[in-house]
Amino acid sequence: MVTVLGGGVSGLAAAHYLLNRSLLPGEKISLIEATAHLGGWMKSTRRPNNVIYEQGPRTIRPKGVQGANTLKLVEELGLSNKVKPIPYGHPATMNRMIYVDKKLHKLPTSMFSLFQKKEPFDKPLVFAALKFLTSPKEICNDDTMYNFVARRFGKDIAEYAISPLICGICAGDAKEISVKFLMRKLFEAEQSQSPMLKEVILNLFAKTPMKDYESELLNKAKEEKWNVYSLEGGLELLPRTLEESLKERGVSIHLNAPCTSITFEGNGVKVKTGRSEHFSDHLISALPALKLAPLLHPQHPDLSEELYKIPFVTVGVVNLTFPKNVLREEAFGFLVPPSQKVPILGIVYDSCCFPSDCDQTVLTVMMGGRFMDDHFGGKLDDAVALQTAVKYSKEILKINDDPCDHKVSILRECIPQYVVGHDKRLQRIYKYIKDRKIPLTLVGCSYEGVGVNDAIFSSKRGIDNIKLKIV
Ligand SMILES: Cc1cc2nc3c(=O)[nH]c(=O)nc-3n(C[C@H](O)[C@H](O)[C@H](O)COP(=O)(O)OP(=O)(O)OC[C@H]3O[C@@H](n4cnc5c(N)ncnc54)[C@H](O)[C@@H]3O)c2cc1C
Ligand SMILES: C=Cc1c2[nH]c(c1C)Cc1[nH]c(c(CCC(=O)O)c1C)Cc1[nH]c(c(C)c1CCC(=O)O)Cc1[nH]c(c(C)c1C=C)C2
Repeated sequence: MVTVLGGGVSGLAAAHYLLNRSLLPGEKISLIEATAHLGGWMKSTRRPNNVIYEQGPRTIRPKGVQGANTLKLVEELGLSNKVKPIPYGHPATMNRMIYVDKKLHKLPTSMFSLFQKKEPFDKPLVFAALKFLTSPKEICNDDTMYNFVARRFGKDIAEYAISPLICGICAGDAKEISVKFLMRKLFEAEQSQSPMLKEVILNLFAKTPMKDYESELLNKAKEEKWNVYSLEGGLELLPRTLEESLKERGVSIHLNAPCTSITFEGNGVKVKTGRSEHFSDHLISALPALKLAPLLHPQHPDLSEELYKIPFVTVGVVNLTFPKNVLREEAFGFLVPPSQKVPILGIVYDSCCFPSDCDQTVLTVMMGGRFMDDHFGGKLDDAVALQTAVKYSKEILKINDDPCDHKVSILRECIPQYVVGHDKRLQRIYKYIKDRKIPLTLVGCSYEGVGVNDAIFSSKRGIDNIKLKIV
């Protein structure tokens, strides 16, 4: 028997991979979810006029092993014809902007633009590349994204490119997030003894073997040069289809069943919810680290402490519809560097990414994250979020109309922050579990990547590494 804790996309994917490896028949897998809804943060709502609001993730990248793995899952679930790709060259892939000094600026997307001086940067960006290759190294175990980039590329790149990028991926502060979150290879090249240039070139051309992750859909994505994609009706179709498939294959799914205790006993594990008890040989936790921590505390306080130290932030998400086309420029959206002291993190132009039949403008405004206290004193409620979203979208995008529809979601503690020291913490966590032979596998977005691809890939790897004696 195996128990999977958490019915977000990583828990659902873990159960799918367990079945695929034929380790167990469906009847021997229990999936336990606290809420009435599977999919975790993946939530898509259809509004009047067929507008789709994404409350959580909206696009997935097909790139890399993780991207290929998700495409393979999408194909296995029979969803290939539901994919809505955005190819390279589409305005939503070319135009990513930042809001600085009360103006929107396009981030460079072509080689040519690297040689031009563009506001708000004080030199053409090619100078940053030269600085990168010639700056002296600083030996350390880890560093913040901001320090590393300021040191090797220049302060304005750290301020206007990296700080907003970190907001646009984890709603975090580049002055706290580990350089290994996005630039592990560059950082390791800096720290190694060999000359920087050689290391960088070797790293750029190093390819991860893709043999196990090939699919027709991956070939199509390559041929058609997809940059990102969604699914018809929104990304929630992925967890919905996983749910149906798992039910068909016999997995017992327990909804409204928050896990209240975990006890490892003998060679197995006992999981209690308010209503039931589940005994199994192995436990897969697809819970956010902060939710798993208290459950492990009674038996494993040190492990629990390490898990608690992975911080999470809350994000306010406001979906807005304006009755006509009110955008002056097509783009993916824009991000706001924290230095601008504007109380939003950024706005996604959903109706540019995925146009609908009617001439409406759909936007998603995000706010809070690591900067929640600075702007909202920790008191962001629906009314404040809506008011902030309407005020700043109208002001920045120079919109005169009022929105004709909206939805507000305050996503409490939704994104983990991989702060300096995160990778050492992970090593200690994995070692603790391995040394004590605890029948526990950790999957989900708390550990080795915060995106949908990473969450699903963590489940694939976690299940590949389980050695179950029982069938
Ligand atoms: C605003 C926002 C925008 C995002 N945008 C993107 C994007 O564009 N692209 C992208 O790739 N990624 C994006 N992400 C990240 C993506 O949403 C996550 O990577 C992914 O949803 C994580 O899934 P998960 O299963 O690991 O965790 P979760 O979705 O957090 O699932 C965990 C599950 O565990 C359940 N649970 C909690 N406690 C218990 C308990 N005690 N007992 C039982 N069950 C419990 C929860 O109810 C939940 O269903 C975004 C995230 C947010 C918040
Ligand atoms: C402003 C807040 C946020 C926006 N999106 C997210 C937050 C917190 C969350 C998020 N966005 C992406 C990922 C996945 C990363 C991955 O590993 O694939 C997550 C967790 C995708 C993404 N969105 C933007 C970028 C640059 C990326 C990275 C990958 C890619 O190139 O697609 C840009 C962006 N995000 C937001 C806005 C307003 C924005 C604007 C340009 C919202």
